[in-house]
Order: sequence, then structure tokens, then C-alpha cells
Amino acid sequence: VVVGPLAGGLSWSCDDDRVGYLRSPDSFLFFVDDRVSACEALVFYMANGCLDFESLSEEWGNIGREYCGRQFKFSADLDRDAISVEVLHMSGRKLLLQPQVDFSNMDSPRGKQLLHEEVKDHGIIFLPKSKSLAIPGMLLLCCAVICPCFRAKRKDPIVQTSLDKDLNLSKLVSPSDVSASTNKTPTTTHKVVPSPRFSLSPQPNKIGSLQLTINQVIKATQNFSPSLKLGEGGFGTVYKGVLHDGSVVAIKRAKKEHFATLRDEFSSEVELLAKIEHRSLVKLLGYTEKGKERIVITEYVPNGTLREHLDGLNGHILDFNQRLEIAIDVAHALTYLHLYAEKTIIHRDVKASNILLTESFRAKVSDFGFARAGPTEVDQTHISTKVKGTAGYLDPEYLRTYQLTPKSDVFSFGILLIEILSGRRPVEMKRCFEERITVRWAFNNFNGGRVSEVLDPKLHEDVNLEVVAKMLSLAFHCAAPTRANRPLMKEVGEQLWEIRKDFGRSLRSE
Ligand SMILES: Nc1ncnc2c1ncn2[C@@H]1O[C@H](COP(=O)(O)OP(=O)(O)OP(=O)(O)O)[C@@H](O)[C@H]1O
Repeated sequence: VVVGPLAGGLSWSCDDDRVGYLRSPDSFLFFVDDRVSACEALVFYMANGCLDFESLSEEWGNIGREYCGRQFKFSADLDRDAISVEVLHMSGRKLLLQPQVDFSNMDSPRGKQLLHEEVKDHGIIFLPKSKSLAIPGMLLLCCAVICPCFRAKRKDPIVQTSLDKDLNLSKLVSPSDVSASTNKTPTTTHKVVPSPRFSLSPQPNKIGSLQLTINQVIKATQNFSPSLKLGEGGFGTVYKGVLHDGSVVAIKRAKKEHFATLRDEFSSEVELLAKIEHRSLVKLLGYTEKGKERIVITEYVPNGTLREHLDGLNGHILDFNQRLEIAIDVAHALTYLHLYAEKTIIHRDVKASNILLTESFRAKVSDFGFARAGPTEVDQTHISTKVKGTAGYLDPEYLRTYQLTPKSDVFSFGILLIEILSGRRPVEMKRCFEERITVRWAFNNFNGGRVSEVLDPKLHEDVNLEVVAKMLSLAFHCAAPTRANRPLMKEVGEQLWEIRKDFGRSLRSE
């Protein structure tokens, strides 16, 4: 990705790369061959201590250069053994690029935490110069740049088939499915301590509030009538069911032919669903098993999937406000799963076709077939498990290391946010090469100041572009290649709330 040295410039080594740069009293220019990866490269080299810190002296302080459509200001703080990179304001994107992390008191516990955690925020990246932070070489960069293509090559992403079902990816599946690990990696810092605050554990012998016999299920679905079929997923077929009291439910029937392999997923879904209760999560109502039938009964959500609505299949185009509300609902649902359920729950398959919409276009996250309980011990940073999820939404770090944390959901959410804004699927193979990987295409447009290009052309309204830019910026933050650089889901929700306020203000000032 990085080529150099430049004519008349300098260069240094970073793993296998030679990093070229030019510097003058007032400029600092990296030379890379790919605009998209340039910022990632910069962050990567800094994170790995590959910048030539030794030659970094006072004279290097406060030098800047417009770069990637942004203005980076480098400041060496040799006393603190650290370097900061500040993104300066650019016209038109002032708010977006405002520093969001206050480093004024680096001696505070939070300051120390930042110093040691290698935190990147929108406005400032503050990195210790210690090389102990070294992250496995170019893999990180590859994840940022190549990984979307990597996924696309393996599976036609238009099909959006779950990886677990994708034979091409079976090689990626770790033999150790459930081995919890307490191994720490230098980049893993957010420990998840589950709070029992909203524990809603059912009786062990009674899952859900609705106990139906198989015969009642057959009656409710008119013997699994095709006319009541709502859809089909990897684990089974979903039917609309009408109970004797007239209430409507969704009934998911496991496919018999895959029953043996699906048993785990089904029971995982049932166990996890039974423990959660949130308005933006599809509620488990009951579970029935008899012989080779496994039936999950959930709340019926009547208005189709988010993906269908983005495609305009229901004859209705979601307006910007509805899209923002949907993003907020999903963020809240995931925050609940990560923080407030009895155990930390990682959904692992956040995508537009797993977001169901109510009649008033509020979102409910569904499909817990891949969901896993997250780390349970305080010093446990991740669990090691098979890679499961859907091509295009998969966290590259999880794909590479098999280490699962709630940040994998954050990555998928970032991809989903771009999907919500653009209407495009994460990978669209029928488009020209530059536009196939939606996150990359969006990032290019964003950096080129062409925010409006990213907006779904089906949206027939004038949306304040600063609001769109903020949402995009948040999406890219979520989809950072390494989990340490992603926000927590709770923070994502908080930022979306702020964006909603801005959006409201922008409407009032029109
Ligand atoms: N609770 C529900 N209410 C209404 N419709 C539902 C409900 N659950 C699922 N559906 C419909 O059934 C379809 C299949 O759902 P399911 O969760 O089994 O699979 P999927 O998420 O589409 O695919 P996969 O499981 O392979 O990722 C959904 O796309 C949706 O249209």
C-alpha cells in the first residue's frame, strides 16, 4: 500500500513496508498509492511505533498538511513519551472534525487510560510511542483495505448468505467452538462486566410465557401452510401463526434435514432470547419441542425487514427521520444485549435483513441463531469461537483471530449504518470496481467532501449534509479495522441521540 521513498523525501521501515514521506517546515506528506488506505496507513504506522519517533523532535511539533481531505496536526510531547495527531477543522465539516476527547488532563485516570489504550477518536488520535503496542504487522492494514474484497471474493455477497453455511469458508472455522479464553491482547482493553440489572431469567423448565403443544402450533399455522409462510432462513422456515385467542405470532420451524447441526443454534437462540426483554428486540414467547420438531415462537413484527424497505419492496421509501430512528433503535437493542442483559450477549449477525419493522417503522432486532454469550469473567477480554455471521458485515479482526467481543457487533452496526444511509448492500458486485465495497466507496466520497453522493437517491428530501456527515463519520468509526478503535455500542447510541438533536435543529432552522 505504501510506496516510497519520494524523490527528495525520507523513508523508514515498517514491517515489510517502506514508508515514504516528504517534510518541509510546514508540511508532512505521506506517500501512499491508495487514497482510502492512506488514513488507515497513517494510523497503523503510528499505532505500531513505526513513525520515526527518535528523529521526532521539537521541530516536528505543530506541522500539518492537508491529507485525506483532513488536516492532521502532529504534536510531539516528548515529556509524556507520546505523540498526538490532531485532525484540524475543515470548512464545512467543522463539527464533524472537532476533537471529542479532552486530553487536557492526561494525569487523570481517564487520561492515563487513553494513553495506555491507544484510543482513536474522531478528532484526535493519541498514541503512546511504546513499541509494545505492536499489532500483528500488515494484517491490520490488510483488514482495513483488503478485507472487504476478501469477503467478496469468497462469496457472492448479493446472496448475503450466512458464512456458517458457506462451504468456501469452512476453512475459517476454528475447531474450538466454545473455548473461553482469558488471553489478553495488547489491543483488547474494554472489559465487559455484565450487569444483572435487568435479569429476566425464566424458570429453567419453562422457556417463554407461551407454552404451545405441537398440535396447537399445527393449528395456528394451518399445518404450516405456505400461505402463512413469512420467510425462510438458514435454520428454518418462519410462519405467521394465529392463536386461538386471535393473537398473531411468528413461528419458526427448524428444518428437519439440518436438525442435528442446527440443534445448538436453536437452543442458543432460545436460551438467549428467553432472557431478554427490550422494545427493540424481538421477544421470545415460547419454545416447543417434540420428536424432531423444534419450534420457536416469537413476537410477530408485521412490516417486513429493513432490507426490504431499503429496496422499496413494500411500496414505501423510508425517509431520513425514519432511518435515523431505526439506527437508534438498533443501537439501543445492541447496547441492551451488550450491557444490560443477564449475560453479555453478542448478536453476531447484525444486518438489514435481521431488522424487522413495526407498523410505525420502529425497528426490532431479530434472529438470535448465532448469538453467543460474551465474556463473563472480569479479566476476560474475548471469547474464542467459530467465525459466524454474514459476508459483508463481518468484523475483520474476528475473522482473523476468532476472538469475539461485543465490538464485532459494533463493526456490523457501522456497516449497517452506511447501508441505512445509502440504501446499498455492504457489497454490490454488479457495480463498477470502485463502488463494489460500499464502505470503501462511502469513505472515498466522504473524504472527497461528496457526502451527498452517499445518500440514498431514493430519498426525496433535502437532508442537512452536516448531519449526514456525522452519521457517516460515526459509521466509519464503528467499522474501524481494529476493535480497540471502535466505540462501545452505548457510546454509539449516545452519539446518535446527539445527531438526532442536530437533525431536529436543522429542520427547525429551515
Ligand atoms: N418475528 C417475525 N415477524 C415477522 N416476520 C418474521 C419474523 N421473524 C422472521 N420473519 C420473516 O422470516 C424471514 C426469515 O427469518 P429468519 O430469521 O429465519 O432468517 P433470515 O434472518 O432471513 O436468514 P438467516 O437466518 O439465514 O440469516 C425474515 O426475513 C422475515 O421476513
